[in-house]
Amino acid sequence: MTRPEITVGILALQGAFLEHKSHLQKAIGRASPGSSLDTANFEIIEVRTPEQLASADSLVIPGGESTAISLIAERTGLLEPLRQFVRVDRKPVWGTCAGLILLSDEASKAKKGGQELIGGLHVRCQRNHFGRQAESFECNLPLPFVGEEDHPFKAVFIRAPIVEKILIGADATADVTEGVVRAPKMDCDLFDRTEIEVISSLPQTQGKEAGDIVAVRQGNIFGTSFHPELTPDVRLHAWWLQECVLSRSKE
Ligand SMILES: NC(=O)CC[C@H](N)C(=O)O
Repeated sequence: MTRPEITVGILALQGAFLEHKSHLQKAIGRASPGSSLDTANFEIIEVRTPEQLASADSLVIPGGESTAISLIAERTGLLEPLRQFVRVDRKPVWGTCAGLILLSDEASKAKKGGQELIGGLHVRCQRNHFGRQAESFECNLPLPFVGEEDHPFKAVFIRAPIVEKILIGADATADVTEGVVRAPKMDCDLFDRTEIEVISSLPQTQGKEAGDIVAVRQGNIFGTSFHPELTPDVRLHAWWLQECVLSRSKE
């Protein structure tokens, strides 16, 4: 019996898409024999066209430069299909760093006129929260759900955003703030009251204020401020495939 294939796409317009591809392949290759990750039949593809996106069951949007990714997506006719994929079809999506910015309904410190958002995550993220490239840092992030609690997850933050506001609630649209770019509203949003889970906040580290939200999940949309594909650790990729891609594809 051939197992059904699950196609995992990686948006490959700009940024760290090759690193995500290799992490997903390693996470699958290292799955314990007989586990659902091991026995599933995955295909990992790079996505550059609407046709490739249509063949994907789930998608990773990598870190890089969100303005560049959104510009290329617009020019290649991918922006609207991406909005459809995430917000209407609600297929599992994971955005890291620039990917998190693109998936947010609102972004502050964003380039007005130079930045289109895909939207879907009812949050406002703040771009470049920690400052410039030189202010990049690494820290041990508590992510107990990836297993091995005594083996902390090293998170790499490069000109990273944070989630500065959760937008579900009474004041979601009341607050019109300068310097904020918004994803266009879609009819499907009216019915969406899926809770946002805060998955991880920054611990006290290197003089940074503790508590900044750096990982969130809202239904099928998962977003992280950091770059899990830039360390050798593949646990978060394995978790995403297991919890967000495989469990959803069974529904
Ligand atoms: N490492 C990253 O993805 C950086 C994101 C970048 N600051 C942006 O706004 O797109």
